[in-house]
Amino acid sequence: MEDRKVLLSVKDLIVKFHVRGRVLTAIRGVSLDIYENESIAIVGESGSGKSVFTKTFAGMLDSNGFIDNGKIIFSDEELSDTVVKLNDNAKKVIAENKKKLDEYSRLEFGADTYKAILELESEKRRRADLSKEEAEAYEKELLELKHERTNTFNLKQTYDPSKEKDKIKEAGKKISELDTKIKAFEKEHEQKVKERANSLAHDTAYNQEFDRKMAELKAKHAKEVSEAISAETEARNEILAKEVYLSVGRFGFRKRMKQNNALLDALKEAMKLGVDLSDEEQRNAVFDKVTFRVKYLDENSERLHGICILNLANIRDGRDWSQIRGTKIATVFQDPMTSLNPIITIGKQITSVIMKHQDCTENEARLRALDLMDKVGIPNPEARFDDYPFQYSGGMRQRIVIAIALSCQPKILICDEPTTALDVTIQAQILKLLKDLQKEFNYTIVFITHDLGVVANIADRVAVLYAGQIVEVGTVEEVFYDPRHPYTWALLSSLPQLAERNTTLYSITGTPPSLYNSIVGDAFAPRNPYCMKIDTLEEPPMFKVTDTHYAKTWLLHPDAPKVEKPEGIQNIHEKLVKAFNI
Ligand SMILES: Nc1ncnc2c1ncn2[C@@H]1O[C@H](COP(=O)(O)OP(=O)(O)OP(=O)(O)O)[C@@H](O)[C@H]1O
Repeated sequence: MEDRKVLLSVKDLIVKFHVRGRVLTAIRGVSLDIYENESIAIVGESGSGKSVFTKTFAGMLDSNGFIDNGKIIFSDEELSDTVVKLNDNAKKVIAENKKKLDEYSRLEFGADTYKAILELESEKRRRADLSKEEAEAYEKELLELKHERTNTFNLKQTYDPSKEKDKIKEAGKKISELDTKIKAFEKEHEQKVKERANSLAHDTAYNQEFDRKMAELKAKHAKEVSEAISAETEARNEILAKEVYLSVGRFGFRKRMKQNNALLDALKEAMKLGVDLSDEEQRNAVFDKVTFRVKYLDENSERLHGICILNLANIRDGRDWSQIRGTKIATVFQDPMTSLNPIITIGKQITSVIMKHQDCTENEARLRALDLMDKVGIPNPEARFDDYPFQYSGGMRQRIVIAIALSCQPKILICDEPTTALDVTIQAQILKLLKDLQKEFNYTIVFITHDLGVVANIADRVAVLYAGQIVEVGTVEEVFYDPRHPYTWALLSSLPQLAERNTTLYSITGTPPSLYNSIVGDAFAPRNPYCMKIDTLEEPPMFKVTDTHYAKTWLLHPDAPKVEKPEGIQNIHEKLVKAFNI
């Protein structure tokens, strides 16, 4: 597995949603490498974040969702290979970029002093203002009050005016009390802020000392940044200037120049702060603030050539998504009717997707569509081409959705519970189809399911998600035969296929934590029969079991007591072979 190419690398991903004035954290620091041509299953209970995780890299995050942190690097050669023409205008812009970068580079000599100036200023601001804790406590309490008001108001709307007058009156009274409380609370806060600022303005001794220190630092900085830069820095800037131009090359003239200047500003800021621009990671991060970095590779007299570091977490231009969503990363959802238009014929729906993304005539698209229909197992495609979705069975409709998803030859096919709505026999056929077509189309399957039974049939690897975090990841054999996380134990124990006859089926007690609050310790602790004190205090790291197997549980700490897995999943090898043939 390790020598396979990483196609998608997710690092420290945090995804949040705005929900009626509150923030829900659905993905909490997920890192995962997905390899070319593999089949990986993401499993977990409802609400664990399976769909949000995949939607984030498929460019389908709901509009109230946002990426709060993290990187999603997509290594697709076709998209990444970048060439821009080296005409007179390009040469002129690059030369100007280089000149500016050389000028900014002198700021690197004064970085430490500049940071000291910033620190001095922020210390003064801190004195004049409330502390971070005070400000956070205020925001939190205000939000709680506002939330209580909204809830009371919503509740009031549900009462029947003809029968529940008293309740309406009582709710109305509570709302006006809350309004008064909110106003008073805001006023008190305003007053406190004013007083803090006032007292600093009158602190003469402090202000004199501040001015003295600031003048000293500024003089030192001015001296430092007047030095001449080295030949090495000039050479680095030469490449940087070209990378800036390469990185903005895909935009039209106006946007290109705007982004070119924005990148120069970002680099200037980075130099001021002493960011090490020779370090690849740090250089990527600076470019990421504006646009994808295109790393310089080589050039000839006519063109510059580079490779784009595609960070999907950083897509700001909707047009960039259109080159990826549905084309490079396609999704098959649970209910085929949500993906198909009921009033357009099947043939038209496939050909329109082909024509949208590929340069071909209607006739060519028809031939390709028929071929795809044949490949996904539609008998007699010619005869079914002009049928409407309702004339197809559920399984056949899902085959059509797969055909549409494959029409652009995606690199990644996300299958979001694609067989849950189908009966068991059809389910097995669709899984087999997805596996068989993978050999021909060479895509990577990311399979979302809450059913570990399905995983055994489709995946090479499994990632177990719990409350927005990956708690265990490994090959199917590792996770099934040698599971290490108590949550995986619970999932396996509740598999009906492994249950002994005449025994009650195990079910996980309790519910996952609320994703609105921050979670202290191990998120699974309250439901974990093996919970230790440390689980309630500190979040466990990912412990390595083998090169391919990791689990996020304190039970893997060398000092942890040895515990026995639940009885039902001890020696499950034989049961698994019997149930799933793995
Ligand atoms: N648009 C949204 N706004 C607010 N919260 C959302 C939104 N989309 C998802 N969530 C929340 O994010 C969390 C993860 O949801 P997600 O759909 O990824 O779960 P899942 O593991 O796929 O579960 P299921 O199998 O039920 O779909 C849930 O708490 C869900 O309520």
